[in-house]
Amino acid sequence: MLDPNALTHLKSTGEPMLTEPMLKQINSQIANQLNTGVLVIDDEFNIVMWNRFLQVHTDKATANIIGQSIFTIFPELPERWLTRKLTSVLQLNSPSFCSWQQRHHLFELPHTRPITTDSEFMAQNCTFLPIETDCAQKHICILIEDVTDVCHYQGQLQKTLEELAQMSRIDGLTQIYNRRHWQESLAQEYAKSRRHNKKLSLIMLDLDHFKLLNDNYGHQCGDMVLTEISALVSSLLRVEDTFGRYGGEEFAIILPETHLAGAMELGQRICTSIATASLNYNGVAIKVTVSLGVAELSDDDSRYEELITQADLALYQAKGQGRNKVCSAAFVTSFPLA
Ligand SMILES: Nc1nc2c(ncn2[C@@H]2O[C@H](COP(=O)(O)OP(=O)(O)OP(=O)(O)O)[C@@H](O)[C@H]2O)c(=O)[nH]1
Repeated sequence: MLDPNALTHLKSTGEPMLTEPMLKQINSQIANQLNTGVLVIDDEFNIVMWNRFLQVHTDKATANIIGQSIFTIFPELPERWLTRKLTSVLQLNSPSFCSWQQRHHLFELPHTRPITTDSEFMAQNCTFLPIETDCAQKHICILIEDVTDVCHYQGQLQKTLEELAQMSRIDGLTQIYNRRHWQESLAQEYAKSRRHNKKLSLIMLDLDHFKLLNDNYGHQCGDMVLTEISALVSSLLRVEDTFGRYGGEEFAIILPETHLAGAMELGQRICTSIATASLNYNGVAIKVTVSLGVAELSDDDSRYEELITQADLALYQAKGQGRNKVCSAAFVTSFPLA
């Protein structure tokens, strides 16, 4: 420690305020109090000094590391990448930086946070500073900042944002896509199919006499049916297909790279699977059927909405023909007048 009396004496005699050894003492004390790793290496990447932070976190004795290559003491360092980085710091005589987002850590230092993190090592921001000294050799000071907390909370935030984004796409009852997301997907698939000249088909699906079911068994039973039917239809689709809840008891399926015959075949499979499914509500067997309208994008359609209209027309026809049926837009030209 500096003796305050010595300082007063120095002031009164007009001598320089602090001598070199005093400055060295101050610098060394500051470095050792820092909650940041300080590592100084020469231009051959041999360690010249480090601070207490690194001594504590590596559990190595200072005497054993001075004069050793940084790559010997820290064999985990990416040697080629770091050599290039350090060389450019020396050549350009300008600082460089490596954030935890680029590389979670350079030095394998255990973190000491009482939180669960994905890595057993401390997340780090590393700064590489060229150091001017009187001696001919150049030096680099590497500052290693512990950013484990930042990394952890950023990860949590990212996860929450992704969950929120997913929730905003999902229908709360049936857990399939909601109408907004489904329609956005259709707009994208429409653009893709036009660009790559690929087929695109659509199925609109509506539960038959659903009002009666609600009236007879109650809304909770209706909700259960919507959920079960959604799961059943999902199980019949390919991963590329997009299934969404279009309205109350109306659903819609986008079928990329699928022609009308293929979509009709799938529609028939869905219709039969639902009609033969055994649903059960509080011990009561529930029978449900659906009507389906199928349409394929034609060269004349200039907007994806026209495909919805075509599938809706076909669905209307399936309802008109007695329900529990699949109809194709190919044979429907317009809505019948009421
Ligand atoms: N339980 C439940 N019912 C719903 C939900 N959304 C819409 N509905 C009901 O679905 C019924 C739809 O009735 P309609 O449009 O007359 O159709 P429908 O009775 O199925 O008759 P068709 O379509 O002609 O076969 C209405 O009673 C709505 O209240 C929901 O989330 N849960």
